[in-house]
Amino acid sequence: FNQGHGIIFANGDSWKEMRRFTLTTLRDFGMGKRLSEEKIIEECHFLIEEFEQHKEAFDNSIIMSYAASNIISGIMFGKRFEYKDKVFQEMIERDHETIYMAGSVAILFPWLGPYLKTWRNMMHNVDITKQHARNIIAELKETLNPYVCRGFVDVFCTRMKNLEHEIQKLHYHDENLLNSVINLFGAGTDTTGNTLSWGLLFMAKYPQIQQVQEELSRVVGVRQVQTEDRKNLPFVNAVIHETQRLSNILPMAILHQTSKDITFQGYFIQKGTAVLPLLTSVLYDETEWETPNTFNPSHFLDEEGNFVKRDAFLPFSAGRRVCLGEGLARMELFLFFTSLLQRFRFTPPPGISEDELDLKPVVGFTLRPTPHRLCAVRRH
Ligand code: HEM
Repeated sequence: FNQGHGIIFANGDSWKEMRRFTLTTLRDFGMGKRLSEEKIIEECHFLIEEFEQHKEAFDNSIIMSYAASNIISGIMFGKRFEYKDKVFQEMIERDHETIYMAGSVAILFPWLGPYLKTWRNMMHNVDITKQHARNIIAELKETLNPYVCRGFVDVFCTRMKNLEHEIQKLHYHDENLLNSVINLFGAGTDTTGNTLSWGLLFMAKYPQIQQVQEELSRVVGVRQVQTEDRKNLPFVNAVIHETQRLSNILPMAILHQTSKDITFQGYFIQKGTAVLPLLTSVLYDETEWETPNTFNPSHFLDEEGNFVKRDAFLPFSAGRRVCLGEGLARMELFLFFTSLLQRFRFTPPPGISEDELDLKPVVGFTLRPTPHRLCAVRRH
């Protein structure tokens, strides 16, 4: 894919350095804190404006990805894109397509890969995405100002310029920058966007769960929801967790490789063996969840209606490779979801019943909802 550069497909010292650098930089730019909260709230306004323009049923999935993408773009490039921007639209659609193709047989059995059309198409897509990212990075490099730091790319470029130790020069180079940017853009867009789209689909399918709105009206009213409201919104919180559990967006997490011979639960696994952590096995575990195959927010509520954490809730995976954007993603899911539900009720298009809304996913590298349309009906 990218010869081990960047974060997702990197290993060893380079991965360690890039992961550490990315986490520190994301935190400096407010991941999980006030700064990203402000960015997300600003984006909520654009999202609501966009939803309001649709007087009839529409497919919200690509719009949700635009919103999610603008958050990670803001952190990386210091700017958001207009939803009408053709280049931005193409970037997201290409990303969608690449992630879909990445789940196909050609990728899961890579030795067949080069002979298959899907593989060639995907690599073609990756090349165009790289070129777009190169253009954005080049523009940022040209306008780099040591006194104004716009985002991740500026921090990386400044570090590249100022490196003194040979050992660091090994890691801070253009290929690592390019691939980290592509990884963050891809990881930060599709996952969050699709989860939000699943959330709205569940709302339309199970109108009784729009009890979310009753809780929002009672606790928050019409003012802007803030992250700190979450602790007073146990039902909303449970619905978001249940959405993540049931939508099972990354069923196989990301392909890894054992770095040494190991015996795990009595099985010997040789160094270099490909390992796929099957998140489905824990998110749908019959011994952990009362009704593993149905949407049931009570999985995250006690008898008094308080929110309860569950150990088997692992949509971000676990361990050293756990999702690096978890804090940001959780904040986005909460603020986008609540801001939309404060203003809109989601229903199937006229003539279609709730039962007819299809929950079968489109299977790619991620599980996304089958293309569908919903009405966003203004509540006030
Ligand atoms: C609902 C949203 C999200 C979900 C469900 C999710 C889930 C995951 C999962 C399951 C992994 C693989 C962990 C493993 O390999 O075992 C992962 C990795 C990763 N995620 Fe996320 N993610 C989300 C949002 C984000 C966001 C917003 C970002 C951007 C900051 C992000 C950045 C990454 C990166 C860079 C990795 C690779 C980490 C590494 O290999 O060290 N993710 N994510």
